Amino acid sequence: MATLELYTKGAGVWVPDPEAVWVSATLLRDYKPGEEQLLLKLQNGNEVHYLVQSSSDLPPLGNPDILEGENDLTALSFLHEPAVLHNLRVRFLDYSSIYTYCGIVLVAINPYDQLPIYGEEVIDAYSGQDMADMEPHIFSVAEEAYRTMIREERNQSIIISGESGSGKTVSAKFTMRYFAVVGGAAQQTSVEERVLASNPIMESIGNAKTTRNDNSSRFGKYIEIGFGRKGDIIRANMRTYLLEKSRVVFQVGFHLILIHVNFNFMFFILFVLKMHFGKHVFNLV
Ligand SMILES: Nc1ncnc2c1ncn2[C@@H]1O[C@H](COP(=O)(O)OP(=O)(O)OP(=O)(O)O)[C@@H](O)[C@H]1O
Repeated sequence: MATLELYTKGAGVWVPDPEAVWVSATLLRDYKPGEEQLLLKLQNGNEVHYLVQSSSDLPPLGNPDILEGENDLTALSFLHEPAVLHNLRVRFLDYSSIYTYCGIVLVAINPYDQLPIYGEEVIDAYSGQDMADMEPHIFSVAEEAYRTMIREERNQSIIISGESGSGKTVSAKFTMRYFAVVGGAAQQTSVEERVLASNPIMESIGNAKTTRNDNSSRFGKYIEIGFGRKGDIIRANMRTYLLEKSRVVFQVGFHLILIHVNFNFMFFILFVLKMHFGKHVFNLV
């Protein structure tokens, strides 16, 4: 929580805006405890009086310019909703970066565009590197999990969550691809290829078009990937759960028939990739 002494002339703050959600503003004079308004200059040049009935009404403080576009949200001096949204926006628009760390969590923005950041040369660049030394990327999370599994001989799990259409399925596919490339495949047809090849079948049964995603998974997936002692992929197993049964219209034997309709339904889907190493069972979160 920011202290009152920081609300001095020239300090940056964020004020709620009905259209832009938050807009930045600058204090035109010092705030003294007990005062009932702040004099602000908005980014469009307008001067406004901002009502402050108590110190809890003070607007969130802006971060120093030097922290603009930080690749780890935990490095920000002030961490609140406008600071997070602004930083993600700056990284997306000015740095063309869809990924940002928040400690060990990776925040991803769906670019809805094919970006040239998933090639084998990028996988090679992330392979063997420390997460902290590399720009945020889904590959840095995969690498961290993979190395920790090898080093500590413990299962690792990666949890991918987000709202419908945010890119969870795509992220899970890139993660599996990373493991396949850095670990190598034990058989001629890689396990990754076979897991990915099973997707159209799973999706034909469990996916539907919604207002948020043309190909929305209406079920969760739990994918286990087994690794050999050399770190190569030797097996994979996929379990499904939380199928959206409201779409089932009738049942024939063991086949569930689903209707594919436009349906605006918020559904939280969780993908868990679990990695097994040798005989041991490991969890990668
Ligand atoms: N990293 C990415 N790069 C390019 N396009 C992406 C990326 N992530 C997602 N997309 C696009 O967004 C669409 C929706 O992504 P995806 O199906 O992974 O969402 P989801 O979170 O799994 O959604 P749901 O929960 O509805 O199944 C994809 O079909 C793809 O077009």
